Amino acid sequence: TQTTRPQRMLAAVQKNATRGDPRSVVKAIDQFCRQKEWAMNVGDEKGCILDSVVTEVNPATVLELGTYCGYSTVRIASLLPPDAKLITLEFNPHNAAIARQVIAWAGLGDKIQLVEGASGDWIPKMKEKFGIETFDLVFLDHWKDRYLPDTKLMEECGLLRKGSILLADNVISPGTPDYLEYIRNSPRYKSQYFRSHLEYTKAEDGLEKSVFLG
Ligand SMILES: O=C(NC/C=C/[C@H]1O[C@@H](n2ccc(=O)cc2)[C@H](O)[C@@H]1O)c1cc([N+](=O)[O-])cc(O)c1O
Ligand SMILES: [Mg+2]
Repeated sequence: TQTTRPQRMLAAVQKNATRGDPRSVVKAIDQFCRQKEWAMNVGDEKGCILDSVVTEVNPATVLELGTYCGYSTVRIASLLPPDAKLITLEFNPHNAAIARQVIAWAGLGDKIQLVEGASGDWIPKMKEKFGIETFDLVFLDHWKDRYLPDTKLMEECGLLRKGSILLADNVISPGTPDYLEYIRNSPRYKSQYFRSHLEYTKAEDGLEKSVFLG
């Protein structure tokens, strides 16, 4: 029977990456997406920008919205300090099942908590369920029309502190116009656009990095 693209991506990881070596998992997925099938991972070019932000912030707590197959989850977690925690939200059970196996192959299971469900349902539960006070870094890469409502929800739930960083993928392609308009005009954020390309293509895209000012 027909396999799915996430299943074929996982197969490529299990074939070409070394167990316990997160960077080889990242490389195997990028190779699969360049040589075999495009997929909506943040990718190698924007991934380098993501790496530099993660390294600079050196976060103890990270929230990722939109796990998909776990590419950016593994990429971020591979750079975290020893006791740091990454919580990643995935709505689609099939994607979650694939991501769990990608994360396991990378050997990062103890740093990553994958939670299945909708961001709107889980964001208000972060404190009670996971003992999270605030997030040092949030990576937004889920449904583009959820970036703005979820950012407002994180503010309302007190999950952002002075200095928390929001890093948003796809602000140009596919685009998140309402989020960009809000975050760039809000006195509560200082934003910076990192111009790049849509993963594995020549189209423009970029990451918007925003510091919450409290
Ligand atoms: O549409 C895009 N991303 C949507 C991602 C959605 C992912 O987030 C999950 N989720 C998790 C929690 C939720 O609450 C909701 C969804 C969904 O189950 C899915 O796994 C996209 C599209 C392009 N593109 O070129 O077309 C490029 C990109 O880089 C993209 O990120
Ligand atoms: Mg994306």
